[in-house]
Amino acid sequence: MAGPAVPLELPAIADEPLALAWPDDSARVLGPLPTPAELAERFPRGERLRAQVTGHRRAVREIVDGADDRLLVIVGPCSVHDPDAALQYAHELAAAAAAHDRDLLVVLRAYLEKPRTSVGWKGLLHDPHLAGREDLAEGLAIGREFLVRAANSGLPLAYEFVDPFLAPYVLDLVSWGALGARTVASQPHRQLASALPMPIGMKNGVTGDVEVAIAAVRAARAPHTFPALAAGGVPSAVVGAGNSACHVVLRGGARPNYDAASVGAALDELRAAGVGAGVVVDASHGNSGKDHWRQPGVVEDVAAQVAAGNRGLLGVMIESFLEEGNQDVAARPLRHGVSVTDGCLDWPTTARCLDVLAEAARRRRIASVRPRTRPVGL
Ligand SMILES: O=C[C@H](O)[C@H](O)COP(=O)(O)O
Ligand SMILES: C=C(OP(=O)(O)O)C(=O)O
Repeated sequence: MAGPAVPLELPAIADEPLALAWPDDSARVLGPLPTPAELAERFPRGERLRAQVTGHRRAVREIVDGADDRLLVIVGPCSVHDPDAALQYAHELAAAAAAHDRDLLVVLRAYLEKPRTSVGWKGLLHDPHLAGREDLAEGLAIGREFLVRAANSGLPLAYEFVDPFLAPYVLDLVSWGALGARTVASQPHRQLASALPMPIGMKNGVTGDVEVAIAAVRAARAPHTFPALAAGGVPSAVVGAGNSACHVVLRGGARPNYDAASVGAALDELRAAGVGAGVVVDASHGNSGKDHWRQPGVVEDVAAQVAAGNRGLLGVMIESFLEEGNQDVAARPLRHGVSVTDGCLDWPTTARCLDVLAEAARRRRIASVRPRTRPVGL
């Protein structure tokens, strides 16, 4: 039998409410952040961008649902570290996107948070001055201002939701979202995805496990209740209705998985699980062994599968910036337009990849309307 209840000895916290949540011996409270509403008021989306984002999300969803036969191309820097250079890139990309509009829906990677395998620069929101020092308040302001300016290029924006807490600060500007290979198994991330108003790509796991991505799609398609900040900053219980436009992104792992056999196997698994019939292929990461020069080869292979009529291929992701390669985030001076995280393709090579993908989408369209057998009597 249990003895008498031992009274809990609580420290005197009445006038130090933070001490209960974040005791000084293990954490330090740096200071308050703006609420999502305060940040949005400072860098508003405005009516024109609201309508633009709504239209872009619908367009992405139509590709995911198979109602639009264009290819979705999510392309841009691994991370945004220099907003001016990223906007210069967006300007080039917007012109190419307009030229390929009939065949491709081009979405700009506008990634402001980076998931790290262990430690490293965590992105513009965390360390906007690349100074090796956290400044979330400044990062949120610089990051949101960038997203508004990038959206003004007319391009849809892609974003990896790394920290669920930060999502309400940026999500109104995002038209395609991702859960990355390092967070796709996380319940808080899947709950967030269930409440997000844009299609979400679920990456396969870092080792190449596709099942974890399929499980994430299933989880995010269901409704969930979870804790999150409301716009005004009040911690709230939020109900996600379930996101029907979630899909799998094949990014490779221990070995690549962009080849026809791997794509076919993933599509079979998706159909068996009853969660859609399409995948996006990431040409970078595990599919390029982190060698950016292997991305065009992946793009060529996927384009050949598309041109051969594979309707299960929804699109491609490419890591690309103004200049090829990458550099150490601590290097000074930093080279303009060069990634500080994963290596990227340069702009001319990227433009050729877009041409290849547009041609593949056209050939798939022609193949789908061409009669398969000669009509009787001719
Ligand atoms: O996409 C970028 C990186 O692959 C990801 O952030 C992990 O990087 P890391 O393994 O260098 O930490
Ligand atoms: C981190 C990324 O990818 P992954 O989760 O596939 O490693 C990314 O796309 O930036």
